[in-house]
Amino acid sequence: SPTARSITHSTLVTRDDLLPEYDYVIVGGGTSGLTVADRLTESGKYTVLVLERGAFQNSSSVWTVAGGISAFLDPNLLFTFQSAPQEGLNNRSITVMNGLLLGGSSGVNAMQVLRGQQEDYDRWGSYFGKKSKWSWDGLLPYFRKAWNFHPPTPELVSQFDIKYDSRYWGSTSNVHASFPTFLWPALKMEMAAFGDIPGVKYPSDSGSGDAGAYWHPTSFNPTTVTRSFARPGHWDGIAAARPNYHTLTEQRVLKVTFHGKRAKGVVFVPADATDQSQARTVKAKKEIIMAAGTHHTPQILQASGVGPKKILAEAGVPLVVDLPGVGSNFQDQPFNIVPQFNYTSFPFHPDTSDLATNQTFIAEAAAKFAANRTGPLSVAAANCAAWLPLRVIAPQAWRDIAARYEAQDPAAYLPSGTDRAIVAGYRAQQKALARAMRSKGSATYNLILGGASSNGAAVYLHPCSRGTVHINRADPFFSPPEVDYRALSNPIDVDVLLEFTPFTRRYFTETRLKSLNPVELGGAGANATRDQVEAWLRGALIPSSFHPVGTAAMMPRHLGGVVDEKLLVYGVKGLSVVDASMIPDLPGSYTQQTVYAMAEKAADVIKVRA
Ligand SMILES: Cc1cc2nc3c(=O)[nH]c(=O)nc-3n(C[C@H](O)[C@H](O)[C@H](O)COP(=O)(O)OP(=O)(O)OC[C@H]3O[C@@H](n4cnc5c(N)ncnc54)[C@H](O)[C@@H]3O)c2cc1C
Repeated sequence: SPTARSITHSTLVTRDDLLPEYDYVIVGGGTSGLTVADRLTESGKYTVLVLERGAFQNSSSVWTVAGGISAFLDPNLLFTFQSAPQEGLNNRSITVMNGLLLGGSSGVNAMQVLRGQQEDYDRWGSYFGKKSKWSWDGLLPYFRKAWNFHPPTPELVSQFDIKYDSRYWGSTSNVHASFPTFLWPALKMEMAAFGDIPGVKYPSDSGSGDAGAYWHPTSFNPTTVTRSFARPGHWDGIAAARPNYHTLTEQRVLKVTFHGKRAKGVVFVPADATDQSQARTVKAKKEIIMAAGTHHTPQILQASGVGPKKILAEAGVPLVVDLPGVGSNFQDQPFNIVPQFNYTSFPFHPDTSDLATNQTFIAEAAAKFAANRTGPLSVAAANCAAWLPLRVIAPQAWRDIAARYEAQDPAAYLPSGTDRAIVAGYRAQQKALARAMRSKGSATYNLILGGASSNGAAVYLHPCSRGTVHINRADPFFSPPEVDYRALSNPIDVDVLLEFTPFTRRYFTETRLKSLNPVELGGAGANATRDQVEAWLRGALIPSSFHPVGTAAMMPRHLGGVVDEKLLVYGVKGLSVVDASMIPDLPGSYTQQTVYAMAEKAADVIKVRA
């Protein structure tokens, strides 16, 4: 069984085994942290310590592929806390969540492997100018390095008209992107129905960097059909074979220490500590690498004196460098934003409901999986979806929305008193994102297809609102960070989202899907006014689909950035960021594939200056 894999715990050091100093100390053993640690230790030239707050976890909920959410349902694997009340959402608070285990969020995510559009990656580089290597061309080799692609079976390819092109993928990584051996029959028609809508394209591969409707792999190992994540991909067996690689789990990093402006070490306590009595320091000769994720990297930086002067003063944290961008520019992708559509004539069998209630089907699926790890239990959350440009989903409104967004005063909807550099950075994003709104190559609307008789899960890919993540000023070290999505604070988000409902209705009721007699449920109702839809959105929208980015953005310092193109934190020496917090604005996709690729590139960038 996958849970009985022989994994040696000897690679986990104890507090007593620690060296006083390593070349690199990596804060956070998650998706990016373990990727970078693997690459930095492979030559044997450098010593590396990974400090991870979560534990080494090996329960079946980590490994299970079927359904895609068994890890997400296991509270032992998650760190959760409440966001600030959201003014734009009737003052609701939202549960903030990320992976808390060796392997980080890659160990709990829904395993959907998706790449953004070429324009996303080019946009990030554009903040530095035309020559930046943070671009689609600059990242494509790292997408290949990061992922080992296993194509769908020829049977599924012909049965479902799946398009794929292995040239966008690699074959060497221990992180796997695989297709299940079974797909729900209704998906074929649902995919084809997008062809009934003018402007929707079918790209040659999910990794081609185009907008459109496509099939995509999921992150599991095709041999064992168990979750593939950063720990089996970049740690199991690897750390054991490298004496220069130490990993210490269940330790919480509180802060980075400095000699002058040079980052020298990190202070950490056991994960369950509630005060600093057991605090220890470990030093880094070359660099401290932040990989604690979008919510915690800014918390640790601010608690270390790297952040907005005013907040640090209020928290009583001595200032090392005034860097207003730390914790600003926070973004995530909202969901629960369209009504549901239930088909009342549904000729497809089996469908997902069989896996929930049909005991014969459940027993057959279990037997098939036990026999050769095939069948419905090799399906994670989803394997096809549409990623559509604003101009496709809102053919009447997109020009006007983009023009109004571009004309906005950039400071108007940021928190009052926002630093000028951050306003300037938002202005740069606003121009670039207005271009994306007009582009055929940039997706803003995502509809996930389930192959079930009930459908309607959409994600808003490029919200215009910007939130914040700050230390708790009364308790910077031990309280969770204060996460404020500021959802719907920019009214353009409401304008865009108001287009999502009619488009979703159009997809279900005006394409070939009409023959399935879909009935609209939830939402504000089929005859609702725009005001009623907006009121429904404010009551229903969840501002996170677990794709947080942006709180230590890779942007020029005069644009509110926190790290430069070499991922070094401005104003100090020996401190870098490699996790999703460095992504300047959201890609038109979910984030794990991009995080792995950026971490691969980050490792090369760090090695160059070693
Ligand atoms: C529930 C869920 C579902 C998702 N589904 C998908 C999906 O289907 N497809 C997709 O593309 N993306 C998905 N994502 C997003 C994707 O997994 C993340 O973008 C990515 O894993 C982030 O990687 P990271 O390295 O930035 O952070 P993480 O992988 O979260 O790593 C951060 C690590 O730092 C540790 N840490 C935090 N604070 C401290 C501290 N003080 N001291 C020491 N260690 C610390 C954490 O425990 C964690 O292990 C999902 C995420 C979640 C949470």
